[in-house]
Amino acid sequence: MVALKLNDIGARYGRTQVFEGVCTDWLKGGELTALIGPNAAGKSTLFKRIAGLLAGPGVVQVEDVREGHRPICYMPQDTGANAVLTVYESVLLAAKQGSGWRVADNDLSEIDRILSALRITDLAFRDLGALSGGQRQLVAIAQALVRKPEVLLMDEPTSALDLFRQIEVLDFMKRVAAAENMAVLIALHDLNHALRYCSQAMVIHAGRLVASGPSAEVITSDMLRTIYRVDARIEDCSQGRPVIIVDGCV
Ligand SMILES: Nc1ncnc2c1ncn2[C@@H]1O[C@H](COP(=O)(O)OP(=O)(O)OP(=O)(O)O)[C@@H](O)[C@H]1O
Repeated sequence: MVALKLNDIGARYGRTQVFEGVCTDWLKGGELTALIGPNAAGKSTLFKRIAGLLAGPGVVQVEDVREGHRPICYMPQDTGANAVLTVYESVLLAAKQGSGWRVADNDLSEIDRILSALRITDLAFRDLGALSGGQRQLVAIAQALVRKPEVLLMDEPTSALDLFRQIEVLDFMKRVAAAENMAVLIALHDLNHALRYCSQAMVIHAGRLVASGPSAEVITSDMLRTIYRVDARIEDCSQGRPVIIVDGCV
């Protein structure tokens, strides 16, 4: 099973240090890990550093990558599309990128399967540029999944989705991670989603990874107060799940 470990990694833009000294234990495939932190904390930058899109100190280790799979795929926050492609062409392009351009039957059936699982088959022959923000976000998820990554970094993948789609996508990603033994890191602002769908959470703040571990141990009223400057209680709902109830700003 794939495993990812961050060893003392850092990143900067020019002279501005975004974070440094980020270390983790082995993050295993099969589960969702939430990457949380306030605006501008460095979540996207950490993803770019892990994906190798930004250079910096430290080492990103990925072990046990299976043949035919990509080690790491980064799904950016901004899914704006300028390309003049249909949805189907864009997903096919993502599937074939870096692996030769011969298209086999199973490439096409895999695309059909993923579009159907995300319930966007009806968009297949629409132009990317003519989609809504939420539709583009669903296509970006399809483009990421068709690449068969072992480690998938999803930057706020549900930010443009309605509530039904948010839940559907996070449920789906949880099942995909378990079925494919994929390690999925998801940057999230909705901390109730992080509590509900992600078994692990990592908090980035003021240039450091300040906490990591089981979500229910990381997302506490203390953390919400000190990092998010919000007064909140975490209580079990009638179904026994922990839920954040916000009382106000600190
Ligand atoms: N290309 C860039 N050049 C210079 N500074 C950048 C660049 N991209 C991001 N930054 C800065 O790096 C810091 C971290 O940004 P980043 O996008 O990683 O934060 P984030 O946690 O993903 O934020 P948000 O929750 O608002 O999306 C911010 O101060 C931001 O202004």
